[in-house]
Amino acid sequence: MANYNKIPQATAKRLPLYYRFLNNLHIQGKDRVSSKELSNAMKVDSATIRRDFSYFGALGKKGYGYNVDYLLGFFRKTLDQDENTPVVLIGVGNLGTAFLNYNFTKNNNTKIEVAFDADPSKVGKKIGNIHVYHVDDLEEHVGDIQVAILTVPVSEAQPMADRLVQAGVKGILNFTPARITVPNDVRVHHIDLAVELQSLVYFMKHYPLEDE
Ligand SMILES: NC(=O)c1ccc[n+]([C@@H]2O[C@H](COP(=O)([O-])OP(=O)(O)OC[C@H]3O[C@@H](n4cnc5c(N)ncnc54)[C@H](O)[C@@H]3O)[C@@H](O)[C@H]2O)c1
Repeated sequence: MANYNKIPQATAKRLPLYYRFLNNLHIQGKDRVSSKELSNAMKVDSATIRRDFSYFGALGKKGYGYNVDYLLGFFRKTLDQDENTPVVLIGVGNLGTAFLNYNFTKNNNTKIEVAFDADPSKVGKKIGNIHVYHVDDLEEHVGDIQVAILTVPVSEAQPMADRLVQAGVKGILNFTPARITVPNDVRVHHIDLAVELQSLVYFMKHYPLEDE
């Protein structure tokens, strides 16, 4: 099996996407897939897919394609799909409530285990079966959870990030527009929906896709 440490970051970033797509193929009962099919479905060019898959130790055969079960086994191991990763959510407003109801259970094992809000009218409630605690009690309930989703107002992003880091969190998925500062050993991924939308519109305008 390929050595995970050697996989370039750009390839590693596509792993969850590959995993989700191949899992769907598996559910449909497909046991093989070509790089062309993958490329069309995932909008990643087939040369990139072939190079990525060679890092995974998967060599496609001409006229056969890739073995779906082999790839799924590899992705499960590297993405720790066999292990549960508990997640904490801070800010049970519009966005946070939607995430609690969705809760990422469809294809993988990351799950929000506990949520916090500052609004007393939300505290004590269960949303999507997840208990909402007061943020004042964060340290008491966060336990050894290392991953956090931040869906608080922008002004609260940095103070909350500081507290999460203090409580032992090592990864933050930040949905607020704030650029938060954290120590070097903490990873932050920003998801800015406005930027994503602008970028989509820009690409539609300047790089129009053609029907094959
Ligand atoms: N709603 C969207 O579509 C959307 C899209 C992209 C980004 N965002 C960003 O995500 C964040 C949340 O957006 P929203 O629409 O859900 O806002 P919201 O106002 O509906 O929810 C924010 C929640 O955070 C709680 N809160 C405030 N201070 C807190 C604290 N210190 N600790 C814990 N909870 C606290 C509030 O009580 C509220 O329930 C914002 O920063 C927003 O800019 C929202």
